Amino acid sequence: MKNITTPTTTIERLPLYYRYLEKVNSEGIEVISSKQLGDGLGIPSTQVRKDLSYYGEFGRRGVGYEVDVLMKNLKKILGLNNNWEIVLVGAGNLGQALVNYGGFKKLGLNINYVLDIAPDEIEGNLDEIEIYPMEKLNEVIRDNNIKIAIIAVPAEGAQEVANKLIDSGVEAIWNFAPTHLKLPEDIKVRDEDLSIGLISLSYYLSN
Ligand SMILES: NC(=O)c1ccc[n+]([C@@H]2O[C@H](COP(=O)([O-])OP(=O)(O)OC[C@H]3O[C@@H](n4cnc5c(N)ncnc54)[C@H](O)[C@@H]3O)[C@@H](O)[C@H]2O)c1
Repeated sequence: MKNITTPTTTIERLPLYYRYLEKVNSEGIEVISSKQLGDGLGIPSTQVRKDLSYYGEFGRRGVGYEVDVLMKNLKKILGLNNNWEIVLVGAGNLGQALVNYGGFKKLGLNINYVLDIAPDEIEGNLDEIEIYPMEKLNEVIRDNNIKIAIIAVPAEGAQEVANKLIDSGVEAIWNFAPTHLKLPEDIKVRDEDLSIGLISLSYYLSN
């Protein structure tokens, strides 16, 4: 697999390809061309071919890609075969929404462990999942060999939470707190800010 120099933009399109293939697969489509795949996602077919070529020769000229074969390969490339156990810190409004979203589990991304600074005060609909106090963080992460964590706590507490996660063995963080985390270089961090999308729409309507 020659993904060492794969551009980030390509890596970020892979989940889109995977999701679209899942959709066409469920519709019984067995073969798809790069044009059909690109058209479905608003991506030029040349880009689709280039993106996939970083990982091997999956298609046949003039025929296209076998949907199940490409899906299987992308699943492996994306690491979704790992069936990740994921920890979430901060069981408030956002945390609960993430835990309750069924789409992650279907992808093998299991948010099965939730921690909060005040587990007894949590109101909402996380009835079927235990909320651990922060004192259990190290134990939960080590016992379950957890490598991926989600931070959904207020910005003030996020850095400290991140430090504890890393000290316990976490290697990748999906951070929803609106703050820049200072972390070792080998830790993968993905900052998420939904407001950017909405603000950009406001910008376009205002200019
Ligand atoms: N990125 C986005 O698009 C987006 C969208 C919504 C919210 N947010 C951010 O996500 C975070 C959570 O938002 P919310 O609306 O769910 O807040 P919330 O107040 O409903 O929930 C926060 C939860 O974190 C817990 N908590 C606080 N400090 C903690 C700590 N140090 N350790 C462990 N748990 C702690 C609280 O007990 C609470 O249960 C905030 O930082 C918010 O700004 C981001």
